[in-house]
Amino acid sequence: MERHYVGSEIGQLRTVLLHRPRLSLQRLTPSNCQELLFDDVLCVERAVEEHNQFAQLLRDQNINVLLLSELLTETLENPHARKWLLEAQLSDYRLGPTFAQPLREWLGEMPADALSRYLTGGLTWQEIPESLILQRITPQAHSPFITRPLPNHLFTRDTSCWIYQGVSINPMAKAARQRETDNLRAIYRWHPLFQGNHYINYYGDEERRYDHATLEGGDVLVIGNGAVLIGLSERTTLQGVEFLATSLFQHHQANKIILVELPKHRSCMHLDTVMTHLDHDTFSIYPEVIQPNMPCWVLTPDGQGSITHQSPRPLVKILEEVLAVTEIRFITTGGDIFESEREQWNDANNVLTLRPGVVVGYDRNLRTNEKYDKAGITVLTIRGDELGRGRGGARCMSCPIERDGLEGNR
Ligand SMILES: NC(=[NH2+])NCCC[C@H](N)C(=O)O
Repeated sequence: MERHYVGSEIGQLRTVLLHRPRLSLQRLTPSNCQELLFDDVLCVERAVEEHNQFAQLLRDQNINVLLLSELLTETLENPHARKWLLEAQLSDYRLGPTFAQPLREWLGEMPADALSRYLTGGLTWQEIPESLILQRITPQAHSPFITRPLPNHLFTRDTSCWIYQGVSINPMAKAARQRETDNLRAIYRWHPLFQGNHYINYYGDEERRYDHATLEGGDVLVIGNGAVLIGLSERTTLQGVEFLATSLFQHHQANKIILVELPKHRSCMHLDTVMTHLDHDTFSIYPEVIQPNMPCWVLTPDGQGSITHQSPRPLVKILEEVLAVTEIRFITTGGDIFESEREQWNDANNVLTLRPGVVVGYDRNLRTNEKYDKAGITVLTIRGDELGRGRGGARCMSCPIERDGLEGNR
């Protein structure tokens, strides 16, 4: 049976979920990219090449790489999954019953790989038969899309995140990303890889409106030793964290949630854009946003199935305690104030740790990579000139599903 467990941020990475987008990126244009949370349009061929290079680097390090489109295609072979997902993504409420029903029937007949492509890449009016268009009561379409593309599936870190022995399937904050969660729910509910009771579903897999209780994996750092560091960001709210924390405590998977308050800005939309864990005692931080002494709240179990909190203490003290190290090293973004702002924007701090002291990052972040190198951290570089336009680096483009704990235990 598969072992799904993420014991830390830095232990040996064993299995990771990536998404190599194509159709969704082909559909990004100057007029829709901002709304779809990209800062520019991309050269798609090069983006795909960069992504292949990233996946290959991980495979060369003996890491098992799963691809979201493949899992989704396999999931859609199951008729229950197919029916559920079509209803979730193309509901009567979204499209109106007179059009939605025949559209779902038409899509329902499609081979799984073609359907998977539309469910991630979006569906346009031009792609459906004329006879279906005629079934619409109002024929005037204001957008080329029936369903918009989901280019941010690229950032698999955010939509679901594994914490110790379970997963949170996250209610996303931005409308442009909310349908990603449906695809992930279908995968976790029906794909053979995730069948059985070997992991916990902490949060986010219910048929409800999560309203303000949103949470995204880029804000969640699995520190190890029962601690989780969570950013209260533009995307992750205290409401969302309360639910996740309660579930983690009730399942005895964590005993400390450390909260880092972040400015609500796009440049630091998630905690992992300004802080990542590189080695047992080493973190990368963007000092404009993260200071070692910033006061942080800690949530703990109250002993009766709920949560309580301790008064704020300096981040560095809490980390030293939970990691049981005498001194934490913080490596700040490299260069002068201009260079470091530019490198942070290009995800210099958003590296993916493969094992203690070995990380993957974009080659363009020269100053920061130099500092990592001097500090004894090995940076395996990838090109990200195109991928980076989506505002995410190696950490956000990966969702670890199997990773050792701090002691190397699995
Ligand atoms: N974990 C992360 N830092 N993810 C980056 C996500 C970027 C994506 N374009 C968004 O705005 O949602």
